[in-house]
Formats: sequence, C-alpha cells, structure tokens
Amino acid sequence: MYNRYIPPTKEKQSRIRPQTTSAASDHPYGRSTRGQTPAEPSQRPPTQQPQRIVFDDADLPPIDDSNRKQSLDEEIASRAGDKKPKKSKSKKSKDDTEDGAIVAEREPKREKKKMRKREDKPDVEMVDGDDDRIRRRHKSVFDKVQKSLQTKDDVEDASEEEAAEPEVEHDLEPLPQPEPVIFDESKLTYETLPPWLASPVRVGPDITRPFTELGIAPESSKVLETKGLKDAFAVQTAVLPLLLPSPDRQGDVVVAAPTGSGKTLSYVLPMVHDVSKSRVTRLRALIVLPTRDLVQQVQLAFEACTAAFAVNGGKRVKIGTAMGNRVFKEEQSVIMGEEQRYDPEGYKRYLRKQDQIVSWGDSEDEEDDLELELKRTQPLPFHVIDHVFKVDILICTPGRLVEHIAKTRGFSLDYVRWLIVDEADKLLTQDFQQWLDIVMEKLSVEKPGARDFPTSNKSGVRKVILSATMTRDLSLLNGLKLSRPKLIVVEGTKPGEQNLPSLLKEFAIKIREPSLKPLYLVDLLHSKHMAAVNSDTADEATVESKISDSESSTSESSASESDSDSESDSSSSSDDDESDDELKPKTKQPTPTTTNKPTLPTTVLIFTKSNEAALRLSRLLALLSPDLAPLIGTLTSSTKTSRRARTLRAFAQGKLRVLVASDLVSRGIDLLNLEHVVNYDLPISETSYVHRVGRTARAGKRGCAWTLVEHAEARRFWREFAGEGKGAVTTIGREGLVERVRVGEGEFAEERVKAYEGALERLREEAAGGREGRR
Ligand SMILES: Nc1ncnc2c1ncn2[C@@H]1O[C@H](COP(=O)(O)OP(=O)(O)OP(=O)(O)O)[C@@H](O)[C@H]1O
Repeated sequence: MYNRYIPPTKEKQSRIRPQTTSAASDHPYGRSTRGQTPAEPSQRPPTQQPQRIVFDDADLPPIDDSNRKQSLDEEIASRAGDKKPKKSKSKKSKDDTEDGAIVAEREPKREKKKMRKREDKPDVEMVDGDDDRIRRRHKSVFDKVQKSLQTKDDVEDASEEEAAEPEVEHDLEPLPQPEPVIFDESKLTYETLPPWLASPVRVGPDITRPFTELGIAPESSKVLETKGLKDAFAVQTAVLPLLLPSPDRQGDVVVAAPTGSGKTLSYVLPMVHDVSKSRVTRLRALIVLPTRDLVQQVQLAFEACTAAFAVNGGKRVKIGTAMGNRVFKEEQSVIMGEEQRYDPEGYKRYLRKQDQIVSWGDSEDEEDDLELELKRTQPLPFHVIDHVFKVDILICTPGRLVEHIAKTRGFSLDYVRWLIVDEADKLLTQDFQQWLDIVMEKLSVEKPGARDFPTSNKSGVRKVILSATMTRDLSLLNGLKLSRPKLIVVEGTKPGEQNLPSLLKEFAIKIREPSLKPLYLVDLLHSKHMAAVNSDTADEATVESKISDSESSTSESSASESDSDSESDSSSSSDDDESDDELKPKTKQPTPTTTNKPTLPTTVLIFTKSNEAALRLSRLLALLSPDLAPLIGTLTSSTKTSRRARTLRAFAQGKLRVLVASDLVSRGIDLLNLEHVVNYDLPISETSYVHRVGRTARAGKRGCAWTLVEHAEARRFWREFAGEGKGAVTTIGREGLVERVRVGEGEFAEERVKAYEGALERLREEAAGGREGRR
C-alpha cells in the first residue's frame, strides 16, 4: 500500500523534509519509475539528490483551509457570473476515523479532483516557485496512483464487462442492428408425409376387447384363454381386424406401440389363423428379427398359439427358425426336406447331368462338385428329388435368411404371403447384408395363385411392420414397397413420440463419486426401492425357496459350459409343454415371508454399455455382495445363445434375480415379471433408453426404471432423456416426470471402500489369470 496523501498547505509545506535515501526509495513509493533506471546516489552531485517526500498523517495537523477555499470559491463564482459558490466539503476529520483501506481508495480520487480544480486556477493557487515545483511533483504522484487504481478497477470491472457491454454514446440516429433471428418454432407436421403416415389410426392404450369380438373363433379363444390370453390388448384390438380375413380390400400395416403392449400377438394370431387353412406345407410366412434371443422368444409365442387354430379342421402350423445358432447344414436339414417324386423324364435329365459331371471331373473344382453330388441323396429309378419346406412359418435373423436364399437348395419365397419386420427401425436402419433388397426381389416373383389368401380377397404379400420406436422416415419405409398401408399408433400422453408404458415409473440417482459407482449400485440393490411393485410378483417371490433353489442349481456362475450351440432348436410345431408353460400365468403362491431377507431385490435387469462392462460388473457385484452372488446372471452377445436362453429361463423361473446385460437384450426381450430396470451406464440414445426401460412395466404391469447419473452426464440425461430443464428436447413421451432419488448418500464407510478396492484387485488378478490361461 501507499501512504495516504494529504494535499500540502503552506503550513505543511514547511514540514516537508528532503531526505537522502537509497536509490530504491527515490521514488515516492520506494520504487523506481517504470522505464527509468535511477542513478546511484553516489554518482549524483549532492544538489541533485532527489528528495524523499514523506507524508505521514501522524505528523500532520488537521487541515483547516475552509476560509481560503471559501474565498477561492467566491472568486470562481464571481468569474462564472451566475454560478453559486459551492460549499467546501472537506471531510478530513471524518475520514481519519474510517477504515484505512476505504480511505486509501477514496482519497486519491478526491485529491485528484481538488488538484484539477487548483490547476484550473493557476493565478490563485500558484503562489511561488516552490509551490509550483511541489505541486508538479504531487501531480505526477497523483497520476501514478490514479493509474494504478485504474488498473485495479479495470480488473475488477472485467467480469462485469463480460456480462454487459459498455454503453457507447452515439448520435441520436439509431445504430444499424443485425436482422433478428427468427426461430422456426413450428413443430414438424405430417403435412409433407403421405396421408397414411400423416393420419394414423389412433388407439387408446387402455382399450381391451374379447378375442371373439375381433374375429377369432370361440374355440380358438378358449384355447388362448388357457394360455393366459383372455382379452385382446389395445394394439391387438386395432390390428387383428385389419389382418384377419375380411371382405374389405386390405393392405399392409405399420404399428407403432409402446414396449410390452402386445405387438407380437397382433401378428402371430392372424398369421397362424391364415396359414392353418392351407393344406400343403410350404413356406408361407417370414418373420425377421434382429437378434437370436428374439427369434427364440417369438417362436415360443407362435407355439403357444398354434394349438388354438388347430381346431375345427385347421392344421397345426409348423414353425421353424434360422438364426445361426447351429451349423448351417443342420439348420438346412431342419428347414428343408427331400421327397422322391415319380418323373421318368426328370430322371433321364438327372442321369445326363451325372454323366457330364463324371466326364468333366478333371479340375479341382469339378472334383468338388462331383463329391458334393455323390453325397446327395440319390433318386430312386424314374424318380426325381424335390426339395420341400418342412415349415410353414420361418422366424429368422436377416443375415441367416440371406444365407439360406443364396445357398439352400429349393429355398424359394414363391409361396410367402406374410412378411413381418419386427423391431423395424433397427432392421431398416442397419443394412444386414442388404437383406431387404434381396428379399423384396424374391417376393416380387409372381406365381399365379401362390400368394392368395384362402378366406380373403387379398392377393400378394401382406406386410406387417412394427416397433416401439417406429421410424417415420419415408426413405427407409419405401424399401418395403408397402401396398395400401395403414399406420396404427397406440396413443400415449404425447402422440407421435416414443411413448413409454403408462405404468412405468422413472428415477434418477445422482452419483457424486463416480469412482465408487458400483457401491451406489450395491446400495440400490439392497435398498427398499428394489421391493416388488406388483402384488402378484411379491406373491411369487418366495424368497427362501428361490434362493435355495438357485444355490443348489442354476447360478449363472456355476452354469455348465457343456451346453453347446447344437442344442436342439425345434423347427417344427410340437407339443412343447415347457414352452407353453412360459406363457401361462404362474399359479399364485402364499404370501412370502420376505422379512427374513428384506434387503434382497425382487427382479432386476442392469444395463451396461458393453459386453465387457457387463461381465466385469456382474463379477464385481458377486464379490461385493456375496448374498447376491448366486442370484446374478449375465447376458451379453459373447455368451453362447443356448446359455443365454438358459439364463433367461432361470430368470423367468425366479432362480436368478439380477441380470447384468449389454444392450443385446434391450430390444424386444420379454422377461416375465421383471420389476426393475437399472441403467448403470447411460444409454446411447433416446431410442435405446425407451427399449431398455421398456423391459419392465409390460403387459399392464407396473415397473420401475433407475438411471445412475454421473455429474458429467447430468445435463444430457435431464435434457435428452428426462426432457426437463432449460433447452430440453426429448422425443420420449411419458405420463409423469423422472424423480430424483438419493442412494449411497454421505461418505461410504472406510471399510466398504477398502473392500471395494480389494474386490477390484481380485478382479484384476482374475483377468490377468484368465489372460495367462488363454496364452
Ligand atoms: N392379450 C394379452 N393378454 C395377456 N397377455 C398378453 C396379451 N398380449 C400380449 N401379452 C403378453 O404381454 C407381454 C408383452 O408382449 P410383447 O412381447 O408382444 O410386447 P411388444 O409390444 O412386442 O414389446 P416390445 O416392443 O418390447 O417388443 C408378453 O408377455 C405377452 O405374452
């Protein structure tokens, strides 16, 4: 800081003492002036020794120059004519009592003002040469003080300047302003879309109707009822009448309905109904799905319904799958068969061809052809071999379908009259081996009468396209070459968006310490939040029995690897009691005595961002929470299909309660009685969020979705997924709001953190051991 300056009076001037000091103190503030190098005192002549002016308040008497000032003011006033003389406002005595810092800041400004006033009146103020010299020196001191204060003020004002630009005075004429940006707040309308997309058929989410009212025969309805399917759900009430035989001219159907709303049965029932009317087994229908797990799940739905239409003379429809879980040849033999047909002309042609192969068989390729031919079944004399389908309906993944079209003898789509694309947005966006182009080309082949629908006026291929997050992208839908399409939308609170099930409750958990995230998860799993939310689920959760069951047998960790991918995968219709059972409502158990283990969760599906993350988290959970270990299963795309199926089955039976999964199972998977979904890692998109959380709150049941949100993810989560906060934009439609919930609040106890670090170390060792083992 600097000494406070009091302007010198005549009286005071006599007290200013010149001092000979060091060079550093030549400057009034004990520093050399910037840019000047002060000379060594010894080099200077004594007369040129600078004077150190010491202003010491203690030495100075109070200034009372009011009289002099008054006379000066009067003179100024008399010169100015009409201006009144101002009263002197010297506050010296008051300032002396004020806080030093404040005084120090105010004083220079005030003194500068006074100086300026005096400079304006040189004839009055400048009494003699000494005065003049001292005054000039003071002025330079003022200037420097002023400058330093100015710099300080500048720094302090900088932040304010950022906020508000300084006002610059201009002429009265207004400055030219930039054109105001007009934001187009109008929402995307469907006006540019074709009428069928612009005006969908809207259905309320709570409508139900008996199947018999929708065109299903009473005998079939009865069978469905025994499978737990009493009334049709909303989407089924709208879709069934469009797909079941009708005298009206019918077209294709596009369905956008929330997860778990029953889209599968809306196409399964009319297809089975139609195909059961045809006598000969031929490939009549294709259902394309993005994953093997979904293929297996839809197969179960079909098999549960085939019996319902094998009444009143209808045939039992044969279902097959093609998804690449078995060796190709085996899959071929399950889908296709061979039949000997009497055809002497055909037999002659066959013999001529054999001769050609034998005589050409010189090159390596031709030898291979010959070998292949000899391996094939040989026709009986005067017979030829026909390749025939063993299934009426094929449920498949796109890649495997393309492979069969290319390589399987006799695999023709000539008689296909149903094409179902489930999870359509995924299948249309991702071009799996250009499956759609290849299939559409095959379906364009017309064989007279081959694609006629026995009991309706519709001819050709009937297409049904479904998703909970249906695309409205025409360029994608165009590839399907839809004919007279209708869009069915099961309404939510915000029509047109990706609606969540109405009975889903969503929660967000703030993760304050990301490095301890697994501990938050453990706390959540053991909290009261993970209790059953559906009364019937609570009834089924006979905790003790299930724990002992799982401990003895089906723990994921103890699951046998011997379960190979060649495990039989029924390709034709059969009385698979186990499959049928899975669709049956579980018989109610007595109310459980959950109090013994109150902290164990009911049923939870935890989503991670990758396969590896799922495997790691699953193991970590088991280490951190040994009581949970036997109840944890893992589902990743690197897990064998058969093992995944077993895990899903164990979960459905209540032997497993916690599934840790990658996004593989986020779409379509129908886990019976799943109550809670946890987004351990944030999903990559809103669509992914909708599918993940849609694994619960299905088929009119309640469910909860929990998302762990780290600080860095909060903005994205609340804006994009929850649709809350400034600038929120979300396509997700929901009934309520996402609630904030606290879990793992406060410090985690030191022992827990230590145990966690120990578990991580163990995990590292296991991973290293695994790598060593593989080497
Ligand atoms: N009419 C019905 N009565 C009773 N249960 C039904 C009925 N229709 C469907 N379900 C059951 O509802 C559940 C969800 O059905 P489904 O899997 O078809 O949903 P989804 O709409 O395809 O969901 P996602 O979009 O997630 O694939 C299934 O367990 C199914 O058995």
